[in-house]
Amino acid sequence: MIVTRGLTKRYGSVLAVDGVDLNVREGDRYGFLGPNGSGKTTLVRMLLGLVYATSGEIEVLGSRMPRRAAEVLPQIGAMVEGPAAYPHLSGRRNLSLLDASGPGGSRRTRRARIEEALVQVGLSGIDRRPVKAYSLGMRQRLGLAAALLRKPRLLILDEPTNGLDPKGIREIRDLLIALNDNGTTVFLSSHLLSEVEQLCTRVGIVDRGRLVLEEELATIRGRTGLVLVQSPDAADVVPMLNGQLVTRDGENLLIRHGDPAALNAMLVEAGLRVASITEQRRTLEQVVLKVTGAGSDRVDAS
Ligand SMILES: Nc1ncnc2c1ncn2[C@@H]1O[C@H](COP(=O)(O)OP(=O)(O)OP(=O)(O)O)[C@@H](O)[C@H]1O
Repeated sequence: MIVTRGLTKRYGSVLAVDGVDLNVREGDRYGFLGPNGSGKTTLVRMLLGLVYATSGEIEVLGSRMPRRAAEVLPQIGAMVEGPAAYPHLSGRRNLSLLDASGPGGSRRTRRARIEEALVQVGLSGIDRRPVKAYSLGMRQRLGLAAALLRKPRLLILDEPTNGLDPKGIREIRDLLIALNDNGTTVFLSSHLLSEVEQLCTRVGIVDRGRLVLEEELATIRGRTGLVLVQSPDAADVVPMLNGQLVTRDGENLLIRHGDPAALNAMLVEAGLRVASITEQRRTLEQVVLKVTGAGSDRVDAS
């Protein structure tokens, strides 16, 4: 759906995007994750033909960008940082103008499509107030509605939950999952680990312009080989562990073991009570911290 090869963008001496090979597949919910200033917005803008690459290639929906922008852009829905709207016009009027300005949106179905998009993003009740009176979260929802107007095959969203409260973030996440279930590929950039971890199926991690990891989330969150057991009989459990105990904190035992079910069966068979048993998986945070350096917005004394 999105393929880049050696994609590079230089602003003077700043290498904003550095030789990125991205591969977003059909059906992915792809999280493009990186600290502030790591080049996410620049890359998203290049995908959409809003910024020209210094070098490298981009294919979106199988066509070269920006050369085939006229053919590609009507098939995708996009929202880049700070969605633009005419501030003195209402949300509906903005969507109507936007719809009228692009190809492919029939005038006959315009009103119905606008209403559907507004319902999807939770703005169906908006009145005639101008967009300048909207909260940041409402603007963000309006931007998303604009991206959804043409029922796109691919959604490209730059920090889509910026300015939303936790409930709003949850609503947008549920919406993106529902759209994806119906066949829309979702690519979003974010600096929020939790957002990506809860929404995405695949993750690309960018650090100082370079793609340092691209992987299925399920693989990233792989097993650690550790099992956390909580047992009121912890003292009696310890001698049974053949040195596999890593740490003990009261009733909580961290045990090196590859098979939690077998461990559980062994303890229960020995008459020891197991209050809970959990296989430890790597968190996305652990992986990100391992593959990225200090954020570029850090300013340390040298
Ligand atoms: N138009 C520009 N002119 C010069 N430098 C730029 C320009 N746009 C971005 N940069 C620089 O390129 C680097 C990457 O910026 P970019 O906005 O793409 O990062 P980002 O990951 O989207 O960050 P954020 O999450 O803060 O938006 C930064 O060092 C930034 O200062």
